[in-house]
Amino acid sequence: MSNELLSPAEMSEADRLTIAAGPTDGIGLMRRAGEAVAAEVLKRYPAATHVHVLCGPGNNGGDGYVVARILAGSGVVTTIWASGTPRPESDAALAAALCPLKPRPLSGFDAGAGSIVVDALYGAGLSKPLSGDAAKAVDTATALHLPVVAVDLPSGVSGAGGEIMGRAFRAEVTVTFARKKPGHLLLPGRGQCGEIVLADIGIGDGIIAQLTVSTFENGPDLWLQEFPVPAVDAHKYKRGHVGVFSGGPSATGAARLSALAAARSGAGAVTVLSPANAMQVNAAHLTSVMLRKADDSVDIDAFIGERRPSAFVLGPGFGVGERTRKFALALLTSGHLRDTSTRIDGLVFDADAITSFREAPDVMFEASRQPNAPALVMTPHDGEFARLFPDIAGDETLSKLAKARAAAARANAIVVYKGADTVIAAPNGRAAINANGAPWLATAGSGDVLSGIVAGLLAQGMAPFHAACAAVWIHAEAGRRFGPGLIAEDLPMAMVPVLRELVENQPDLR
Ligand SMILES: NC(=O)C1=CN([C@@H]2O[C@H](COP(=O)(O)OP(=O)(O)OC[C@H]3O[C@@H](n4cnc5c(N)ncnc54)[C@H](OP(=O)(O)O)[C@@H]3O)[C@@H](O)[C@H]2O)[C@@H](O)CC1
Ligand SMILES: [K+]
Repeated sequence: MSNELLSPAEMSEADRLTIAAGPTDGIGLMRRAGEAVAAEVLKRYPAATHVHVLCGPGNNGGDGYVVARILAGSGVVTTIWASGTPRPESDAALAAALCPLKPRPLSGFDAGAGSIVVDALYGAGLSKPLSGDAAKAVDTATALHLPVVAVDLPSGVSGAGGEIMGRAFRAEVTVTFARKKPGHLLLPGRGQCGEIVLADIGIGDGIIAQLTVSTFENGPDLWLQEFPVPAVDAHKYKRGHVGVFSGGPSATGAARLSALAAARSGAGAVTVLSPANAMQVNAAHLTSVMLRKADDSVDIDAFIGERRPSAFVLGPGFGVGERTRKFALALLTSGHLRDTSTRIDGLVFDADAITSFREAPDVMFEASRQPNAPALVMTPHDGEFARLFPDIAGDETLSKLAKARAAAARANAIVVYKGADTVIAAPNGRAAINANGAPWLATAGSGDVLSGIVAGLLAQGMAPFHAACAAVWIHAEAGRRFGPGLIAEDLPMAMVPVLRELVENQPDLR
């Protein structure tokens, strides 16, 4: 698997383990890193008149000295602008000593038209906001519209969380090593990286396997093995049954979008659970999706007992308030009433089901912590996240990744923290960052569809973390491929070619 995302600490551990295992040493890794960057510069900018390599005092700068040596040796006009000097006897000092070019101080950095910048100021070791000469260099490169090739990360972008510290370069290409880092995928960092090139510098898969990595780039590699494909003798109820709660007569559309998405994602049966006064409106719009009255917890219990649903969606269009809390708690506590044959595999709480607990989130968290509670997946956007986890949301020291993890642990739920850089986190600390989205997905009802896909996959027996990851990826992929003009109604149909490819690529079916 190469979808692991390494924190700066994990990357430095990978570095250490590789050197300890031999035969590659520190300068060997640095040489390969510099060679990979120089190769990208030569390949992408063959007409560059002048390459300016900005070198910091650490190993990121060390990579820069290697790049400068190779470019100069290839006949490219190259200037090094250095900030500080490498620590004596460090790998960076050795790389600087092997480079025949005399560095100029970064304070004087200037460049003419047609120049390229290689940003090797700070990478994994960024420890404070960019200021002084480094900040001025960012401004100069930006003002002159110079193409920037970043080494490992654009300087100023945190590798751990994607935050911009003070200022950051906006690169056309970022060459990183061994594995991507969370900061390459989380916003705003992702927007500063340009195209990301992953270079092999000799840190083997075996080394990565020795780390206990818990952060991944979301994609089929993470969950395809588990993706549900109906057996030859599939019966509709063996493919799972999803219940979706509808709002009142003037708020039924969200539930139907969710229901349709659950059906398209492969659930064998889907029922919209409607208040009595909205039955007619729902009936007028449903065909293959079933309809049943659910006005209170007695109705819910009867439905569970008779129809054995395996997953529910609560929230889209449902309304905020006491009734929503009651329904949510009835679902969360339904487990102890039943034997295992009628156990619910999972619940998806979205929108109003989240907001309804803003005054007393602990009531929900407590219920989801009970031993018989069904697995819970929550899908908050920024506003909903802040309602349920105000202290976590307001903690400026935490990245989106850290916030999602903290929320998942507190709520004992899979938290799908939505946005252009959706993070999916599990209570055990596993997390995935999604990067295949597109702005077309920011449209009314899009989240209702996502909830339905999660429930559809849960109902088919997919483990909750993987169900949530797969749903986010499929939803994003469908939206990205559809492109301009997308509305939420299009998404269930737009999923079909994506699902087809997943099924055709399923390892067991090949
Ligand atoms: N690990 C690996 O496998 C491999 C890693 N490799 C490369 O090493 C890079 C990591 O190197 P690194 O750890 O030396 O950190 P790096 O980014 O050079 O910065 C540290 C220096 O900068 C300083 N400093 C930081 N922020 C600052 C600021 N805002 N303003 C001013 N100063 C600031 C900081 O100062 P301090 O925090 O100590 O005060 C320290 O002196 C990695 O990104 C990759 O390119 C490759 O060679 C191949 C193998
Ligand atoms: K850099």
